[in-house]
Amino acid sequence: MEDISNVHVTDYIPTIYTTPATLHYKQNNQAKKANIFLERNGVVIVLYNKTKDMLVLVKQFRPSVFHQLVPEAERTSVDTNKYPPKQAITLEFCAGLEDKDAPSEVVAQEEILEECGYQVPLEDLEQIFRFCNLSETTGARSTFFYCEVTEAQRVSQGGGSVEEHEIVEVIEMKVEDVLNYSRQSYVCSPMNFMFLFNWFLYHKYPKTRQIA
Ligand SMILES: Nc1ncnc2c1ncn2[C@@H]1O[C@H](COP(=O)(O)OP(=O)(O)O[C@H]2O[C@H](CO)[C@@H](O)[C@H](O)[C@H]2O)[C@@H](O)[C@H]1O
Repeated sequence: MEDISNVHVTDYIPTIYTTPATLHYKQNNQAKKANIFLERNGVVIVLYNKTKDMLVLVKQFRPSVFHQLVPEAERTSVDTNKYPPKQAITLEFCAGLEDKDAPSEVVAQEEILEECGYQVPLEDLEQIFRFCNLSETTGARSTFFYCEVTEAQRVSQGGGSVEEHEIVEVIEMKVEDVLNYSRQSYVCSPMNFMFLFNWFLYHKYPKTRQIA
């Protein structure tokens, strides 16, 4: 996963994932415009292995995090000795984009299988909230689920979609270890990681009081 080379930044090349646009509007009769990114909605799943009493998380290299580490003047050709790519490997809950015309539950079910290797029935997915990601540039929506699994539901190693050449490492962590991880001065995880972990501690984890 850390074998990243030939890193350089170019102008934007359109793909199916994001579309930059300028949105024009009038507010109180004043013409305004905003630069936005049209992005797909997504799902994120807090996955808890009851058999092992562990949270199932994923690690992956995130190009956007890496990009942020490198000063603008050095992005034409990035020195990966100076800026080690492993610094951009994030720890996240299982997640994915809603890239097909299917309910969020179905997308979540597929991501759990693809990334983490567990086959779960749809009725085991508990929708916990749905949020607007909301920054000035995106208003895409995330739907969050909670799902408990057992070892018997593990049908593969996970690791991500082969067709998409996805490279995902499945990491199972004791809740205490996630708590220690989340107390570092810099947490290399998306912001939703913290609120989902806290939600889990508060609402689901039976031993919350013992580890607080
Ligand atoms: N911008 C992009 N440019 C090029 N290729 C891309 C891309 N976005 C996705 N891909 C490709 O699509 C593959 C599959 O993506 P997934 O649907 O599994 O979402 P991911 O886990 O990246 O999280 C995604 O969905 C979750 C839930 O919304 C978000 O939190 C997270 O930021 C988001 O990447 C990736 O491995 C990559 O190859």
